[in-house]
Amino acid sequence: MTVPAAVSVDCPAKTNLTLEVGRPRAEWGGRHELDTIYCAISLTDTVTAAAKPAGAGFSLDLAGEHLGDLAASSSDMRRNHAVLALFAMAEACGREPDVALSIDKRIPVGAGLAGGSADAAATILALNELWALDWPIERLREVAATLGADMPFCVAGGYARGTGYGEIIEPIDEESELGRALQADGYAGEVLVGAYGDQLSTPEVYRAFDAVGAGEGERNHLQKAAVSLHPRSGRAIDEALAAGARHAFVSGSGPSVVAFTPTPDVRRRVIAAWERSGAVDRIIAAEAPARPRVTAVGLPAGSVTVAR
Ligand SMILES: C[C@](O)(CO)[C@H](O)COP(=O)(O)OP(=O)(O)OC[C@H]1O[C@@H](n2ccc(N)nc2=O)[C@H](O)[C@@H]1O
Ligand SMILES: Nc1ncnc2c1ncn2[C@@H]1O[C@H](COP(=O)(O)OP(=O)(O)OP(=O)(O)O)[C@@H](O)[C@H]1O
Repeated sequence: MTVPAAVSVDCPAKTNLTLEVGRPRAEWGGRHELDTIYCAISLTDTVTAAAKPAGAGFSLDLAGEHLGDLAASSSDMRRNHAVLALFAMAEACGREPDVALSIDKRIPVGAGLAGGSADAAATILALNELWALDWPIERLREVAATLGADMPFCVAGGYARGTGYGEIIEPIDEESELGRALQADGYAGEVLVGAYGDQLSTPEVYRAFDAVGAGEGERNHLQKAAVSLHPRSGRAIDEALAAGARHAFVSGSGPSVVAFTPTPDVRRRVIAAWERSGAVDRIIAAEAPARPRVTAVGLPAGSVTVAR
């Protein structure tokens, strides 16, 4: 197997079509029991991993117009989720982390879109190729699960059910009965993401959930907590639904809002409503579902493989 000089991975953001939150578990470090349907959307970060000389150590370059708190000079590179994934993979396969990582960031930070988890999953997929490990998805998910609740899902994307604290993943094939039901229920095709300059801290939203509980009839049990901390998200949801969106909800722990728009006319109406009211700071168009895309660089053209 030819070893590529570098590997690039476009990794999708994550949203939750349902998010049932149970009680916190001490044995999980206080994380809550979850039963969720994850859906990856085609808003991606690109992570490129390139080999460095033995003993050179790792490096991280970060590019993007909306880096949130990652842009702060005080942001510790060693705590970046992509670097944590590099260290975890090096540990798991007994190699040194002599790798140059570069991240082209488009997923808003601290948005409820698992941007950090997507970068970690992309790094895991890239190293699987760069180091010619050829480990199966299940093995890659085991490494991801040691890093964060959302990461195992991000390794393969698509639709999946998550249980435990979110790390136990049962993929949902788009052709399966549940996959078809999700698509028939409008959870496929064009989505609009209402993004904000603000971030919400996931632990803070879970703490708020412990205080206020889930909203009546809301499929995302964290939505009421997220809206209590970031009211603009609630207005954006109401406006998207009034404009004809099939579904509109806070994405995960928020603050970003995801709206499924079934027709171009509804899409135009939601954009017009959000632009008129200023309920969101940025609008990003994407499609659902989506999967990571792995490209080995420095190999003959056409070496693209899609993670399954
Ligand atoms: C909100 C979701 O995005 C829904 O998919 C995830 O549950 C959050 O996943 P994540 O950001 O990867 O979460 P982690 O990095 O594992 O945990 C961050 C913090 O979120 C809270 N947390 C996370 C997951 C979970 N099932 N229960 C929790 O209470 C805990 O305070 C935890 O310390
Ligand atoms: N590569 C990364 N991309 C984004 N955030 C990162 C990254 N590495 C570390 N972080 C930190 O993780 C925190 C959460 O970022 P992230 O974008 O993953 O939040 P999120 O989308 O709300 O996550 P989730 O939906 O999983 O709760 C931020 O404060 C950020 O500083």
